[in-house]
Amino acid sequence: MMSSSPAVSVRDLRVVRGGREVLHGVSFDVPQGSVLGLLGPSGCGKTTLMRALVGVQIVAGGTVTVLGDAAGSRDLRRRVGYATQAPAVYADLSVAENLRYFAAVLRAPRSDVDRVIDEVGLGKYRDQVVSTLSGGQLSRANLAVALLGAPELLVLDEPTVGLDPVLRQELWELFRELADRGTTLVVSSHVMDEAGRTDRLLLMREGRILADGTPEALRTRTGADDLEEAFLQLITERTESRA
Ligand SMILES: Nc1ncnc2c1ncn2[C@@H]1O[C@H](COP(=O)(O)OP(=O)(O)OP(=O)(O)O)[C@@H](O)[C@H]1O
Repeated sequence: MMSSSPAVSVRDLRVVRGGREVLHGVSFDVPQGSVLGLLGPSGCGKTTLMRALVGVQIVAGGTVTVLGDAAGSRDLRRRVGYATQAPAVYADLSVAENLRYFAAVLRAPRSDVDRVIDEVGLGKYRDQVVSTLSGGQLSRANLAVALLGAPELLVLDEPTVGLDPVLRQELWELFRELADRGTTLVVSSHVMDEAGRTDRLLLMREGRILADGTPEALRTRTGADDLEEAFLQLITERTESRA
């Protein structure tokens, strides 16, 4: 469901990491109940931007407003779910034990444990110890933690890495269902075919937004058939305009 005030509003965000500016004045909005895809080459600043959205990144300038509050505000803790690329689950606990533990920490209802296990398709593995899961199962267990408490904003850093095409499709269907129920999602990916499943795309390069629009608008703007080609074309345009 779309609403007039955006779930996320970022203005002129600048971030310095390791003494170097890695985000150079980024601005964008994410409407409520939509899926924003964050795409761009390795090192372009996707993770840094996501860290700023969840309020764990020191920022050098600009504003990040999430669900009406400054990113990182105490009140946002249970309203925002974040899945990092590095799994945050405990290796020596089972999937269900991990989720019961995190549900208690987040004060999410106990019934959420079964719901999120089901949503990420880990029913068969619920009692398996995390250290024995496959890479794809592990990343789904990590994603399940972010779904606990049904947060209004989900920030997911490359949630489909290491998953086969069928599982990737299932997860994107889940993201769509969540958005249809009003959840806002910010999802990063390296995979261009996933970009077509988003409502809006931010194409990033070297700490800047190269393009911000619907997948369709990006294809039209560049005249490219697929998004990979559109992205390459935008990079060429930008490089030529700087030359
Ligand atoms: N802890 C850090 N200290 C110094 N520089 C960092 C740190 N973390 C990231 N950077 C730098 O910040 C820039 C953006 O990194 P970031 O992790 O946000 O990129 P990314 O787009 O998420 O990359 P990937 O797709 O590979 O995960 C990179 O140049 C990276 O080298």
